Amino acid sequence: MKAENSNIVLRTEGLKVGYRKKSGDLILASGVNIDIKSGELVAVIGVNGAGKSTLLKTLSGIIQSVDGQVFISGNKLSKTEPDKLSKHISLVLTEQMLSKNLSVMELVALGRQPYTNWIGRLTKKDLKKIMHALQLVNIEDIRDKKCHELSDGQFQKVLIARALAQDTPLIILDEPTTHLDLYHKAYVLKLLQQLTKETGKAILFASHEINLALQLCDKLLILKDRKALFGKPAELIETDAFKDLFPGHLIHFDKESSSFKIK
Ligand SMILES: Nc1ncnc2c1ncn2[C@@H]1O[C@H](COP(=O)(O)OP(=O)(O)OP(=O)(O)O)[C@@H](O)[C@H]1O
Repeated sequence: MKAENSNIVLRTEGLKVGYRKKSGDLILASGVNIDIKSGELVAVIGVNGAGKSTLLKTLSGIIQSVDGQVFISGNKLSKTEPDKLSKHISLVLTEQMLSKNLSVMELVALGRQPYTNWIGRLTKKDLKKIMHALQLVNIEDIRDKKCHELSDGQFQKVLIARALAQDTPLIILDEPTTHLDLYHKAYVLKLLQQLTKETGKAILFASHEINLALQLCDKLLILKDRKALFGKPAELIETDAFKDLFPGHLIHFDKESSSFKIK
């Protein structure tokens, strides 16, 4: 790999995302060509059903692409063993079945699974990583609480801490701000932005918070009309990428304020 590309943690080439079906393939996005570097915060946006979750699952190897390639830190995703992959990508999915009976500390410790031995014994290094993750998201004070005692906002921070404890170059989150109020939506996305800059990790997340993403992200991936538009917020605004994202009779994109407005 060329030296100038050595900090690319995720790259796709002609990726086609969707579901193969006997009755005919469902193609959600074609020609997805993206590259995400260390320290970048990137949001995937698009209307309900555009394929955001499907894309994230494809990028993390949960489902197969219909066509094209995904490269994780320069290695083909299709050729990467699951145990190696878990040292490159941490995933925070909305439908994850996690026991809320665990304490905060126990749940964050699950992030160390790719590194622990078969009985899951934590070493000093694991404990250090766990404590550091708790510190980074500022939840040391609730470390002994049970997860079912937490608010949605606190629980989201715990999931982010678990991903940080996994200590991978790339973190992928599906809708990390669902169920949060406006303050906590902004808080969590700002936290993700800070984490990319402090830790050098790349963070990719799907979100409906387009106005916030426009202010906080280094790059955006817009899924629209089965195509993928990728670039810096200013570039995408300049090329009118947001123009027809929603039916125009109700919402329009105001270029001057770089935000969506209700008509
Ligand atoms: N396992 C599956 N098999 C076939 N089709 C699926 C499957 N999962 C999702 N779909 C379809 O793929 C399309 C995109 O779904 P997806 O969940 O990726 O969209 P999304 O952009 O994340 O939506 P939302 O914003 O509502 O969460 C939808 O039409 C959905 O019905």
